[in-house]
Amino acid sequence: MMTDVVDHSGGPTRSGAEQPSASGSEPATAQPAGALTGTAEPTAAARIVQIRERIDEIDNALVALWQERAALSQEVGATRMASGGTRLVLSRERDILERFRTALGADGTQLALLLLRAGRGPL
Ligand SMILES: C=C(O[C@@H]1C=C(C(=O)O)C=C[C@H]1O)C(=O)O
Repeated sequence: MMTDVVDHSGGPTRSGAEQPSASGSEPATAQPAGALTGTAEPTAAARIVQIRERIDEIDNALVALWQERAALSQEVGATRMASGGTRLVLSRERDILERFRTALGADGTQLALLLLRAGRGPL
């Protein structure tokens, strides 16, 4: 796994210095050949650009699904509490955790924990 180019900022936005210029495709500051894709070899660079387009599509879909899931989960909780029920149903959460662990292993468990947290908000 490549670990040499990682943004650790964790925030929802990037700093202005990393943004493309207003003109569009040119970076704000001069970059050495291969800096954007990580290689100066043109065929590899073109393929990386192509793959990144799909990665960006997938990431956008993941964000949208994440937000939809959180909203639905919050609606279930509100509906249940308004009817005198519990905020959480731990047996259901265990089933979800197990489904993700079966599909993705230990990372699946962590992902499911984050999904469940996004849906319930702060306890
Ligand atoms: C959404 C629900 O409510 C809570 C949130 C869950 C979730 O985000 O998947 C699962 C179980 C409940 O603790 C539900 O019961 O389905």
